[in-house]
Formats: sequence, structure tokens, C-alpha cells
Amino acid sequence: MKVTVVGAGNVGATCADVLAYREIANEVVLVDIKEGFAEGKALDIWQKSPINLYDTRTVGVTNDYTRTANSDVVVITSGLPRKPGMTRDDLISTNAGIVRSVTENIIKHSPEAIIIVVSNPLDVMTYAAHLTSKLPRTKVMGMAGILDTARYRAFLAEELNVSPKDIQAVLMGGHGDTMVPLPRYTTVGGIPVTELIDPTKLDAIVDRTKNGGGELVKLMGTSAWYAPGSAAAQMVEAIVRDQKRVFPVCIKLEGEYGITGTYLGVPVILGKNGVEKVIELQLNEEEMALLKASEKAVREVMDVLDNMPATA
Ligand SMILES: NC(=O)C1=CN([C@@H]2O[C@H](COP(=O)(O)OP(=O)(O)OC[C@H]3O[C@@H](n4cnc5c(N)ncnc54)[C@H](O)[C@@H]3O)[C@@H](O)[C@H]2O)C=CC1
Ligand SMILES: O=C([O-])CC(=O)C(=O)O
Repeated sequence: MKVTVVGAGNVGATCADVLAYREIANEVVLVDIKEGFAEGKALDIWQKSPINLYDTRTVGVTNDYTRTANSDVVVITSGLPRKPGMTRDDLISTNAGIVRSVTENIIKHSPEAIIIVVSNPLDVMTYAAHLTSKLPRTKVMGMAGILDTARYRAFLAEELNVSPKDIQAVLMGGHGDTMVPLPRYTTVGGIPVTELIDPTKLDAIVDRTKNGGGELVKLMGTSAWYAPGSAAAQMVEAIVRDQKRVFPVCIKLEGEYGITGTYLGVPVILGKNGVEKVIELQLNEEEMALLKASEKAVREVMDVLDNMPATA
């Protein structure tokens, strides 16, 4: 299996590293626009192989898409990360142009690839990549839900003093402050979380999850990469190993949850064909209202993209 990761920065290089040391792909091609940057990162990862014992070949290129030809999966991480004081939506004008041009190049050389978008604003960049690629919706998806759910699970594990492995959760909606964690669908070793934690503490954890990206931007001056890069690699693994994993993934909705045409995080089954099924939960009135509010927020940013010049 061949996987290309576009953007050899913090998230892209982390993702490539996880793909390599976990031998998720035989070959990982890293692409960046900065001369020599991807070559250096790929060489560094390859030089780690005798230490961490893996065979995955890592190759870096500067903007040379011929080297990405016939990739099975492509992860797009190219674009600006936000700085303190910015929202993810503030990145749209720069990142839309980057995601569009990268997608064009990818499709030219790997017309059958499955695309995983990571660049922000996530839901709308998934929309941009989908429009440009003209692939079926099942093959163009965004990574955010695994990350947001992981943050939620990590905070709960800390609060309850239990293993994060035993916390199962699902989270829906856009990758922003309107994301919708679902405590009703959160369990700890099979026990509903609501039986183990008082409601005020749970509310505080939900709030911290919603602002999880911003918390890290404030601490580091740029956004996170270890968890995001690993989350994208986990999606690649589900696809290349045809694992049929159930993950929250951003995809264009076509009637599910009564929503059509908006790109939102929903639980799906992920396997060799990409998104193999969108799972429709029986949301209650309150949960559905939160999902609709999240849809509205994503729609507004999709409208901004629709009104941007094609060259932007
Ligand atoms: N979906 C999610 O949950 C998350 C999304 N992100 C987003 O991922 C993106 C990348 O973040 P970082 O890796 O931290 O940024 P970074 O600045 O470390 O890396 C971005 C890389 O993209 C490269 N690049 C820019 N234009 C390019 C082009 N046309 N072709 C190829 N490479 C190009 C840059 O040279 C740079 O090396 C940001 O937009 C960030 O907001 C970050 C974390 C989580
Ligand atoms: O916060 C950001 O800008 C990056 C991101 O999407 C996240 O870490 O959730």
C-alpha cells in the first residue's frame, strides 16, 4: 500500500511517522512546498527504522507529484495552522487555495485515491477537496472526530482515574466550538458515563473538549500535532487494512439526520472503500438541536468558500 501525506509540517510529519513505525503502509511519500523540507523529514523517519524496527519506505519530495502516483490513500495536511487569537475559520482564505491546488495535483496522479483532509477549517476544506476532486463522497473525508473524541476520552479518563482505553464515545458535528459531544453515547467499560460522574463535571469536560484545540494553541503558539497526526494515521489504517472501524468522520451528508449538502462529522464505518456506511443515531430533541446549530455554523463558512474566486 502506498500513502501520500501532503504537508511535511507538524501534523503531516507526525502522521507519516506513525504510518511508518506502525507499518501501516509499505511506502509513504511526504510532499511539501518548502524546498528540501519533506526530503529531510522523510530521511529522518527512515533513519529511525533500524531503531524502531520497521520496513516502511519513506520518501520526501518538493512539490513533485509524479512521485505520488498511484497512491491508495492521500492525507492533506498542507496549510497554515492558527495562532493564538485566531479561529480556524480565519484560515480559509489561505488554506482554500492550497487545498484546491494540492487536490488537483493529487487527482492527476492518483485518480483512484481515497482522500483524508486535515487542513482547517476542516469541514469546509473537506468540501473544497471534494468539489475539486469530483470523487464520490465516500472517498473524500475529513479528520476531526477521532481527535475531538480522543480529547474527550482523555479528559474523562483523567477525571475518573481509569484507562483511556476503556472509554468509548462518539461526537458529531463540525470541528469547531459547535461540535456535539454525546454523553448519552459515552461509556466506561460498558457503564454509561452519566452513572460515574456528576453532571457539572461532565459539562465542564464537554466544554473543555469543544475548546480543546484552542487550549493547545494558547499553550504552544501553534496548533496540536501528536494527536491529530495519529488520528489521521488511524483513519488510513482502517482503510488500508479494511478494518471496518466505527469512527466519527467528516463527510458530505445526503439526507442523513435530515441534512443535505453540508459536511459534518458523523459516525461511519471506515474500510477499504472509504466511508462504507453512515450510521444514523436516534438523536433526541436536544442533541438534534445542537447538531442543527453546528450545521448552520459550517454552512456559513461553506458559503464563504462558495463566494471566493476560484483562484483564491
Ligand atoms: N483537522 C484537525 O483536527 C486538525 C487540523 N490541523 C490543521 O492542519 C494544518 C497543518 O497544521 P501543521 O502541520 O501544524 O502546520 P505546519 O505549518 O507545521 O505545516 C504545514 C505545512 O504545509 C506546507 N504547505 C503549505 N502550502 C503547501 C502546498 N501548496 N503544498 C504542499 N505543502 C504545503 C508548509 O510548507 C508546511 O510545512 C493546519 O491547517 C491546521 O489548522 C491541525 C491540527 C488538527
Ligand atoms: O485548533 C486548531 O487550530 C487545530 C485543530 O483543529 C485542533 O487541534 O483541534
